[in-house]
Amino acid sequence: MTAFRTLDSANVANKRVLLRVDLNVPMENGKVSDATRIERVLPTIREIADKGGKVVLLAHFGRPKGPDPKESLRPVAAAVAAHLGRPVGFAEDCVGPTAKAAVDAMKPGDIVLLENTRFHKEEEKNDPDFVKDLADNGDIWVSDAFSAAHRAHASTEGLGHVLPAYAGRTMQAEVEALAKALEAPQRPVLAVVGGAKVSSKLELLGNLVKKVDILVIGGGMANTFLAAQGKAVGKSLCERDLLDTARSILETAKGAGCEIVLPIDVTVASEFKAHAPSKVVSVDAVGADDMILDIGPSSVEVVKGKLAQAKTLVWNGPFGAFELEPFDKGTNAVAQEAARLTKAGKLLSVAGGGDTVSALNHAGVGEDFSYVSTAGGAFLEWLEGKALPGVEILRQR
Ligand SMILES: Nc1ncnc2c1ncn2[C@@H]1O[C@H](COP(=O)(O)OP(=O)(O)O)[C@@H](O)[C@H]1O
Ligand SMILES: O=C(OP(=O)(O)O)[C@H](O)COP(=O)(O)O
Repeated sequence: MTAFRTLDSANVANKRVLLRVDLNVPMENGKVSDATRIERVLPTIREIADKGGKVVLLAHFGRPKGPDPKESLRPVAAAVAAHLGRPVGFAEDCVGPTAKAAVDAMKPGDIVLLENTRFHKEEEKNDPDFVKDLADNGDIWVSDAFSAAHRAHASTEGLGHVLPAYAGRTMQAEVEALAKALEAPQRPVLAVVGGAKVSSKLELLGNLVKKVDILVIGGGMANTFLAAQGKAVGKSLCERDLLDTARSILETAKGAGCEIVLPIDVTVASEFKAHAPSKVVSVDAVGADDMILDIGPSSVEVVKGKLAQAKTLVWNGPFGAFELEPFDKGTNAVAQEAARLTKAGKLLSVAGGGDTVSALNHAGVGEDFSYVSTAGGAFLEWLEGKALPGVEILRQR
Protein backbone atom coordinates (compact mmCIF):
# COMPACT_ATOMS: atom_id res chain seq x y z
CA MET A 1 0.00 0.00 0.00
CA THR A 2 1.49 3.34 -1.06
CA ALA A 3 1.63 5.77 1.81
CA PHE A 4 -0.28 9.02 1.77
CA ARG A 5 1.34 12.39 1.45
CA THR A 6 0.16 13.96 4.69
CA LEU A 7 0.23 17.39 6.28
CA ASP A 8 3.60 16.42 7.78
CA SER A 9 5.21 17.07 4.41
CA ALA A 10 3.04 20.03 3.34
CA ASN A 11 4.31 23.57 3.57
CA VAL A 12 1.08 25.46 4.17
CA ALA A 13 2.36 28.78 5.55
CA ASN A 14 0.96 31.65 3.54
CA LYS A 15 -0.53 29.19 1.05
CA ARG A 16 -4.15 29.05 -0.11
CA VAL A 17 -5.12 25.56 0.99
CA LEU A 18 -8.20 24.10 -0.71
CA LEU A 19 -9.39 21.77 2.04
CA ARG A 20 -12.09 19.31 0.90
CA VAL A 21 -14.23 18.33 3.87
CA ASP A 22 -17.53 16.45 4.16
CA LEU A 23 -20.09 18.82 5.65
CA ASN A 24 -23.05 16.79 4.40
CA VAL A 25 -24.44 16.82 7.92
CA PRO A 26 -27.93 15.93 9.13
CA MET A 27 -30.12 19.03 9.54
CA GLU A 28 -33.38 19.56 11.37
CA ASN A 29 -35.34 22.82 11.03
CA GLY A 30 -32.34 24.58 9.47
CA LYS A 31 -29.95 23.55 12.27
CA VAL A 32 -27.21 20.94 12.25
CA SER A 33 -28.65 18.02 14.24
CA ASP A 34 -25.47 15.95 14.45
CA ALA A 35 -22.07 17.64 14.31
CA THR A 36 -19.86 14.54 14.17
CA ARG A 37 -18.59 15.29 10.65
CA ILE A 38 -17.82 18.87 11.68
CA GLU A 39 -16.00 17.77 14.84
CA ARG A 40 -13.90 15.28 12.89
CA VAL A 41 -12.43 17.88 10.51
CA LEU A 42 -11.60 20.48 13.16
CA PRO A 43 -8.05 19.15 13.84
CA THR A 44 -7.08 19.56 10.18
CA ILE A 45 -8.61 23.04 9.95
CA ARG A 46 -6.83 24.13 13.14
CA GLU A 47 -3.50 22.64 12.10
CA ILE A 48 -3.47 24.39 8.72
CA ALA A 49 -4.68 27.70 10.15
CA ASP A 50 -2.17 27.55 13.03
CA LYS A 51 0.66 26.91 10.56
CA GLY A 52 -0.31 30.11 8.75
CA GLY A 53 -2.27 28.59 5.88
CA LYS A 54 -5.37 30.21 4.43
CA VAL A 55 -8.04 27.56 4.84
CA VAL A 56 -10.47 27.51 1.91
CA LEU A 57 -13.10 24.89 2.72
CA LEU A 58 -14.78 23.03 -0.15
CA ALA A 59 -17.78 20.81 0.50
CA HIS A 60 -21.02 19.51 -0.97
CA PHE A 61 -24.43 19.39 0.67
CA GLY A 62 -27.31 17.15 -0.39
CA ARG A 63 -27.88 16.28 -4.02
CA PRO A 64 -29.07 19.56 -5.62
CA LYS A 65 -29.75 19.69 -9.35
CA GLY A 66 -28.34 23.23 -9.52
CA PRO A 67 -28.16 26.27 -7.20
CA ASP A 68 -30.83 25.82 -4.52
CA PRO A 69 -31.08 27.97 -1.38
CA LYS A 70 -32.47 24.94 0.51
CA GLU A 71 -29.14 23.18 -0.03
CA SER A 72 -26.92 26.13 0.88
CA LEU A 73 -23.91 25.57 3.14
CA ARG A 74 -24.39 28.97 4.80
CA PRO A 75 -25.97 27.58 8.01
CA VAL A 76 -23.22 24.96 8.13
CA ALA A 77 -20.54 27.69 8.03
CA ALA A 78 -22.04 29.12 11.20
CA ALA A 79 -21.99 25.67 12.82
CA VAL A 80 -18.35 25.12 11.84
CA ALA A 81 -17.46 28.51 13.36
CA ALA A 82 -19.30 27.65 16.57
CA HIS A 83 -17.55 24.29 16.96
CA LEU A 84 -14.18 25.72 15.99
CA GLY A 85 -14.46 28.77 18.21
CA ARG A 86 -13.07 30.91 15.37
CA PRO A 87 -14.70 33.01 12.64
CA VAL A 88 -15.49 31.22 9.40
CA GLY A 89 -16.24 33.37 6.35
CA PHE A 90 -18.65 32.29 3.65
CA ALA A 91 -18.67 32.91 -0.11
CA GLU A 92 -21.82 32.41 -2.16
CA ASP A 93 -20.09 30.51 -4.93
CA CYS A 94 -17.22 28.04 -5.02
CA VAL A 95 -15.77 29.38 -8.29
CA GLY A 96 -15.79 32.66 -10.22
CA PRO A 97 -15.45 36.25 -9.01
CA THR A 98 -17.31 35.75 -5.70
CA ALA A 99 -15.02 32.93 -4.62
CA LYS A 100 -11.93 34.75 -5.88
CA ALA A 101 -12.78 37.95 -3.99
CA ALA A 102 -13.31 36.00 -0.75
CA VAL A 103 -10.05 34.09 -1.11
CA ASP A 104 -8.03 37.14 -2.21
CA ALA A 105 -9.12 38.94 0.97
CA MET A 106 -7.86 36.16 3.26
CA LYS A 107 -4.93 36.55 5.63
CA PRO A 108 -2.81 33.63 6.94
CA GLY A 109 -4.87 31.69 9.49
CA ASP A 110 -8.22 32.80 8.05
CA ILE A 111 -10.95 30.27 7.25
CA VAL A 112 -13.57 30.61 4.52
CA LEU A 113 -16.20 28.10 3.42
CA LEU A 114 -17.21 28.23 -0.25
CA GLU A 115 -20.80 27.46 -1.27
CA ASN A 116 -21.94 23.93 -2.16
CA THR A 117 -19.74 22.52 -4.94
CA ARG A 118 -22.78 20.60 -6.27
CA PHE A 119 -24.46 23.86 -7.28
CA HIS A 120 -22.37 23.30 -10.42
CA LYS A 121 -23.25 20.16 -12.36
CA GLU A 122 -19.60 20.01 -13.52
CA GLU A 123 -18.58 18.99 -9.98
CA GLU A 124 -20.06 15.50 -10.27
CA LYS A 125 -18.78 15.15 -13.84
CA ASN A 126 -15.24 15.90 -12.66
CA ASP A 127 -15.11 18.38 -15.54
CA PRO A 128 -11.49 19.49 -16.18
CA ASP A 129 -12.46 23.15 -16.75
CA PHE A 130 -14.37 23.21 -13.47
CA VAL A 131 -11.42 21.56 -11.72
CA LYS A 132 -9.26 24.36 -13.09
CA ASP A 133 -11.73 27.00 -11.87
CA LEU A 134 -11.61 25.50 -8.38
CA ALA A 135 -7.83 25.20 -8.52
CA ASP A 136 -7.49 28.91 -9.39
CA ASN A 137 -8.23 29.68 -5.74
CA GLY A 138 -5.66 27.30 -4.25
CA ASP A 139 -1.95 26.54 -4.09
CA ILE A 140 -2.36 23.06 -2.60
CA TRP A 141 -5.24 20.62 -2.10
CA VAL A 142 -5.84 18.71 1.10
CA SER A 143 -8.59 16.11 1.28
CA ASP A 144 -10.13 15.28 4.62
CA ALA A 145 -13.36 13.91 3.13
CA PHE A 146 -12.98 10.15 3.45
CA SER A 147 -16.77 9.87 3.55
CA ALA A 148 -17.00 11.35 0.03
CA ALA A 149 -13.91 9.56 -1.31
CA HIS A 150 -16.00 7.03 -3.23
CA ARG A 151 -17.01 9.91 -5.51
CA ALA A 152 -14.62 10.82 -8.35
CA HIS A 153 -15.82 14.41 -8.39
CA ALA A 154 -13.90 17.60 -9.15
CA SER A 155 -13.37 18.57 -5.52
CA THR A 156 -12.92 15.03 -4.17
CA GLU A 157 -10.55 13.71 -6.85
CA GLY A 158 -10.02 16.04 -9.81
CA LEU A 159 -8.08 18.64 -7.84
CA GLY A 160 -5.48 16.02 -6.98
CA HIS A 161 -4.44 15.92 -10.64
CA VAL A 162 -3.68 19.61 -10.87
CA LEU A 163 -2.47 20.67 -7.41
CA PRO A 164 -0.02 19.16 -4.90
CA ALA A 165 -2.28 16.78 -2.95
CA TYR A 166 -2.20 15.78 0.71
CA ALA A 167 -4.36 13.73 3.08
CA GLY A 168 -5.83 15.59 6.03
CA ARG A 169 -5.76 14.15 9.54
CA THR A 170 -9.27 12.67 9.39
CA MET A 171 -8.62 11.02 6.04
CA GLN A 172 -5.50 9.45 7.56
CA ALA A 173 -7.27 8.42 10.75
CA GLU A 174 -10.26 6.86 8.98
CA VAL A 175 -8.19 4.72 6.64
CA GLU A 176 -5.91 3.59 9.47
CA ALA A 177 -8.75 2.83 11.89
CA LEU A 178 -10.82 0.87 9.37
CA ALA A 179 -7.80 -1.15 8.27
CA LYS A 180 -6.90 -1.92 11.89
CA ALA A 181 -10.44 -2.95 12.83
CA LEU A 182 -11.45 -4.84 9.71
CA GLU A 183 -8.47 -6.05 7.70
CA ALA A 184 -8.63 -9.48 9.35
CA PRO A 185 -12.01 -9.49 11.07
CA GLN A 186 -13.03 -12.22 13.46
CA ARG A 187 -15.88 -14.30 12.03
CA PRO A 188 -18.78 -14.47 11.85
CA VAL A 189 -18.96 -11.00 10.34
CA LEU A 190 -22.43 -9.47 10.41
CA ALA A 191 -23.19 -6.51 8.13
CA VAL A 192 -26.23 -4.31 8.63
CA VAL A 193 -27.25 -2.14 5.71
CA GLY A 194 -30.29 0.10 5.91
CA GLY A 195 -31.10 3.74 5.30
CA ALA A 196 -32.55 5.55 2.34
CA LYS A 197 -29.83 5.81 -0.34
CA VAL A 198 -31.13 2.64 -1.91
CA SER A 199 -30.14 3.22 -5.54
CA SER A 200 -26.55 4.15 -4.74
CA LYS A 201 -25.95 1.39 -2.20
CA LEU A 202 -28.02 -1.59 -3.31
CA GLU A 203 -25.62 -2.72 -6.00
CA LEU A 204 -22.74 -2.77 -3.50
CA LEU A 205 -24.48 -5.58 -1.69
CA GLY A 206 -23.66 -8.01 -4.51
CA ASN A 207 -19.99 -7.81 -3.51
CA LEU A 208 -20.60 -7.41 0.20
CA VAL A 209 -22.38 -10.78 0.46
CA LYS A 210 -19.13 -12.42 -0.68
CA LYS A 211 -17.25 -10.82 2.22
CA VAL A 212 -19.59 -11.23 5.18
CA ASP A 213 -21.32 -14.19 6.82
CA ILE A 214 -24.66 -12.57 7.61
CA LEU A 215 -26.25 -9.55 5.94
CA VAL A 216 -29.12 -7.89 7.74
CA ILE A 217 -31.06 -5.59 5.45
CA GLY A 218 -33.23 -2.92 7.05
CA GLY A 219 -34.57 0.58 6.53
CA GLY A 220 -35.69 1.73 3.10
CA MET A 221 -33.25 -0.75 1.57
CA ALA A 222 -35.28 -3.71 2.87
CA ASN A 223 -38.45 -2.61 1.05
CA THR A 224 -36.91 -3.20 -2.36
CA PHE A 225 -35.94 -6.73 -1.30
CA LEU A 226 -39.39 -7.41 0.12
CA ALA A 227 -40.93 -6.21 -3.15
CA ALA A 228 -38.45 -8.39 -5.07
CA GLN A 229 -39.87 -11.35 -3.13
CA GLY A 230 -43.34 -10.44 -4.36
CA LYS A 231 -44.53 -8.77 -1.16
CA ALA A 232 -46.69 -5.64 -1.18
CA VAL A 233 -44.92 -2.58 0.22
CA GLY A 234 -47.70 -0.01 -0.29
CA LYS A 235 -46.40 3.59 -0.40
CA SER A 236 -43.01 2.70 1.09
CA LEU A 237 -39.69 3.91 -0.29
CA CYS A 238 -38.87 1.26 -2.89
CA GLU A 239 -36.76 1.21 -6.07
CA ARG A 240 -38.96 -0.78 -8.44
CA ASP A 241 -36.41 -0.74 -11.25
CA LEU A 242 -33.92 -2.52 -8.99
CA LEU A 243 -36.06 -5.56 -8.21
CA ASP A 244 -34.04 -7.78 -10.56
CA THR A 245 -30.81 -6.53 -9.02
CA ALA A 246 -32.19 -7.34 -5.58
CA ARG A 247 -33.14 -10.85 -6.72
CA SER A 248 -29.70 -11.43 -8.17
CA ILE A 249 -28.09 -10.27 -4.89
CA LEU A 250 -30.21 -12.85 -3.03
CA GLU A 251 -28.94 -15.52 -5.47
CA THR A 252 -25.31 -14.40 -5.12
CA ALA A 253 -25.67 -14.54 -1.35
CA LYS A 254 -26.96 -18.10 -1.53
CA GLY A 255 -23.98 -19.12 -3.65
CA ALA A 256 -21.55 -17.36 -1.33
CA GLY A 257 -23.00 -18.93 1.82
CA CYS A 258 -24.06 -15.54 3.19
CA GLU A 259 -27.25 -15.58 5.23
CA ILE A 260 -29.64 -12.76 4.34
CA VAL A 261 -31.91 -11.47 7.07
CA LEU A 262 -34.91 -9.36 6.10
CA PRO A 263 -37.60 -7.92 8.39
CA ILE A 264 -40.43 -10.26 9.31
CA ASP A 265 -42.61 -7.49 10.72
CA VAL A 266 -42.65 -3.74 10.19
CA THR A 267 -44.10 -0.57 11.67
CA VAL A 268 -46.26 1.22 9.15
CA ALA A 269 -47.95 4.63 9.01
CA SER A 270 -49.79 6.52 6.33
CA GLU A 271 -47.63 9.66 6.68
CA PHE A 272 -43.88 10.38 6.97
CA LYS A 273 -44.37 12.39 10.13
CA ALA A 274 -43.40 12.17 13.79
CA HIS A 275 -46.14 10.54 15.89
CA ALA A 276 -48.18 9.66 12.81
CA PRO A 277 -50.67 6.93 13.84
CA SER A 278 -48.84 3.63 13.30
CA LYS A 279 -49.21 -0.12 13.70
CA VAL A 280 -47.02 -3.20 13.56
CA VAL A 281 -47.88 -5.66 10.81
CA SER A 282 -46.34 -8.78 9.31
CA VAL A 283 -44.37 -8.16 6.09
CA ASP A 284 -47.11 -10.19 4.40
CA ALA A 285 -49.82 -7.75 5.48
CA VAL A 286 -48.63 -4.30 4.33
CA GLY A 287 -51.60 -2.38 2.95
CA ALA A 288 -51.78 -0.25 -0.21
CA ASP A 289 -51.74 3.01 1.80
CA ASP A 290 -49.07 1.89 4.27
CA MET A 291 -45.58 3.31 4.43
CA ILE A 292 -43.00 1.10 6.12
CA LEU A 293 -41.10 3.38 8.51
CA ASP A 294 -39.36 0.94 10.86
CA ILE A 295 -38.78 -2.73 11.54
CA GLY A 296 -41.12 -4.32 14.04
CA PRO A 297 -40.40 -5.87 17.46
CA SER A 298 -40.18 -9.47 16.17
CA SER A 299 -37.58 -8.38 13.60
CA VAL A 300 -35.63 -6.64 16.37
CA GLU A 301 -35.50 -9.94 18.28
CA VAL A 302 -34.26 -11.76 15.16
CA VAL A 303 -31.50 -9.18 14.64
CA LYS A 304 -30.50 -9.38 18.31
CA GLY A 305 -30.16 -13.14 17.90
CA LYS A 306 -27.84 -12.61 14.91
CA LEU A 307 -25.79 -10.10 16.86
CA ALA A 308 -25.30 -12.70 19.57
CA GLN A 309 -23.79 -15.08 16.97
CA ALA A 310 -21.45 -12.47 15.44
CA LYS A 311 -17.91 -11.53 16.43
CA THR A 312 -17.73 -8.48 14.16
CA LEU A 313 -20.44 -5.99 13.20
CA VAL A 314 -20.28 -3.49 10.35
CA TRP A 315 -23.26 -1.16 10.08
CA ASN A 316 -24.42 1.51 7.66
CA GLY A 317 -27.93 2.84 7.47
CA PRO A 318 -30.65 3.01 10.15
CA PHE A 319 -33.49 0.48 10.41
CA GLY A 320 -36.13 3.14 10.13
CA ALA A 321 -36.91 6.84 9.94
CA PHE A 322 -35.20 7.29 13.31
CA GLU A 323 -35.53 11.10 13.22
CA LEU A 324 -39.29 10.69 13.69
CA GLU A 325 -40.57 9.12 16.88
CA PRO A 326 -41.69 6.37 17.31
CA PHE A 327 -39.95 5.14 14.15
CA ASP A 328 -36.61 5.18 16.00
CA LYS A 329 -37.49 2.11 18.07
CA GLY A 330 -35.91 -0.57 15.86
CA THR A 331 -32.66 1.35 15.36
CA ASN A 332 -32.46 2.25 19.07
CA ALA A 333 -32.99 -1.33 20.19
CA VAL A 334 -30.40 -2.84 17.83
CA ALA A 335 -27.86 -0.05 18.50
CA GLN A 336 -28.23 -0.50 22.26
CA GLU A 337 -27.78 -4.27 22.01
CA ALA A 338 -24.68 -3.88 19.80
CA ALA A 339 -23.27 -1.39 22.30
CA ARG A 340 -23.95 -3.80 25.19
CA LEU A 341 -22.18 -6.67 23.44
CA THR A 342 -19.27 -4.39 22.53
CA LYS A 343 -18.86 -3.21 26.12
CA ALA A 344 -19.00 -6.83 27.29
CA GLY A 345 -16.06 -7.60 24.96
CA LYS A 346 -18.16 -9.97 22.84
CA LEU A 347 -18.36 -7.91 19.65
CA LEU A 348 -16.14 -5.62 17.61
CA SER A 349 -18.52 -3.01 16.22
CA VAL A 350 -17.83 -0.55 13.43
CA ALA A 351 -20.56 1.78 12.18
CA GLY A 352 -20.51 4.61 9.68
CA GLY A 353 -22.55 7.15 7.71
CA GLY A 354 -23.78 10.67 8.41
CA ASP A 355 -27.23 9.56 9.49
CA THR A 356 -26.07 6.32 11.07
CA VAL A 357 -23.75 8.21 13.42
CA SER A 358 -26.61 10.55 14.20
CA ALA A 359 -28.84 7.53 14.88
CA LEU A 360 -26.28 6.00 17.26
CA ASN A 361 -25.99 9.30 19.11
CA HIS A 362 -29.80 9.50 19.20
CA ALA A 363 -29.84 5.99 20.74
CA GLY A 364 -27.30 7.19 23.32
CA VAL A 365 -24.55 4.77 22.26
CA GLY A 366 -22.36 6.88 19.94
CA GLU A 367 -19.40 6.44 22.30
CA ASP A 368 -19.87 2.73 22.86
CA PHE A 369 -19.04 1.27 19.46
CA SER A 370 -15.50 0.06 18.77
CA TYR A 371 -15.14 2.57 15.95
CA VAL A 372 -17.51 5.08 14.42
CA SER A 373 -16.63 6.25 10.92
CA THR A 374 -17.96 9.41 9.31
CA ALA A 375 -18.40 7.39 6.11
CA GLY A 376 -21.41 5.39 4.91
CA GLY A 377 -21.26 4.61 1.20
CA ALA A 378 -17.48 5.09 1.14
CA PHE A 379 -17.13 2.72 4.08
CA LEU A 380 -19.24 0.07 2.31
CA GLU A 381 -17.18 0.40 -0.87
CA TRP A 382 -13.96 0.22 1.13
CA LEU A 383 -15.35 -2.91 2.78
CA GLU A 384 -16.06 -4.44 -0.62
CA GLY A 385 -12.37 -4.02 -1.39
CA LYS A 386 -12.95 -1.30 -4.00
CA ALA A 387 -10.32 1.37 -4.59
CA LEU A 388 -11.79 4.73 -3.59
CA PRO A 389 -10.87 7.42 -6.12
CA GLY A 390 -10.55 10.13 -3.46
CA VAL A 391 -8.13 7.94 -1.51
CA GLU A 392 -6.13 6.62 -4.45
CA ILE A 393 -5.36 10.10 -5.76
CA LEU A 394 -3.66 10.87 -2.45
CA ARG A 395 -1.46 7.80 -2.77
CA GLN A 396 -0.41 8.49 -6.34
CA ARG A 397 1.13 11.91 -5.86
N1 LIG B 1 -38.21 2.69 5.90
C1 LIG B 1 -37.71 3.89 5.62
N2 LIG B 1 -38.40 4.75 4.82
C2 LIG B 1 -37.90 5.97 4.54
N3 LIG B 1 -36.73 6.45 5.00
C3 LIG B 1 -36.02 5.63 5.79
C4 LIG B 1 -36.46 4.32 6.14
N4 LIG B 1 -35.53 3.77 6.95
C5 LIG B 1 -34.55 4.68 7.09
N5 LIG B 1 -34.83 5.80 6.42
C6 LIG B 1 -34.03 7.05 6.33
O1 LIG B 1 -32.72 6.74 5.92
C7 LIG B 1 -31.93 7.90 6.19
C8 LIG B 1 -30.50 7.51 6.34
O2 LIG B 1 -30.06 6.80 5.20
P1 LIG B 1 -28.61 6.95 4.56
O3 LIG B 1 -28.39 8.37 4.10
O4 LIG B 1 -28.51 5.87 3.55
O5 LIG B 1 -27.65 6.67 5.80
P2 LIG B 1 -26.16 7.21 6.11
O6 LIG B 1 -26.20 8.74 6.00
O7 LIG B 1 -25.87 6.77 7.50
O8 LIG B 1 -25.28 6.59 5.09
C9 LIG B 1 -32.53 8.52 7.41
O9 LIG B 1 -32.80 9.88 7.16
C10 LIG B 1 -33.84 7.74 7.65
O10 LIG B 1 -34.95 8.55 7.93
O1 LIG C 1 -23.26 11.60 3.20
C1 LIG C 1 -22.51 10.98 2.46
O2 LIG C 1 -22.55 9.65 2.30
P1 LIG C 1 -23.34 8.61 3.25
O3 LIG C 1 -24.80 9.01 3.33
O4 LIG C 1 -23.17 7.30 2.54
O5 LIG C 1 -22.68 8.63 4.59
C2 LIG C 1 -21.42 11.66 1.67
O6 LIG C 1 -21.41 13.03 1.94
C3 LIG C 1 -21.60 11.40 0.16
O7 LIG C 1 -22.81 11.96 -0.29
P2 LIG C 1 -23.48 11.39 -1.66
O8 LIG C 1 -23.93 9.97 -1.37
O9 LIG C 1 -24.62 12.33 -1.95
O10 LIG C 1 -22.40 11.43 -2.72
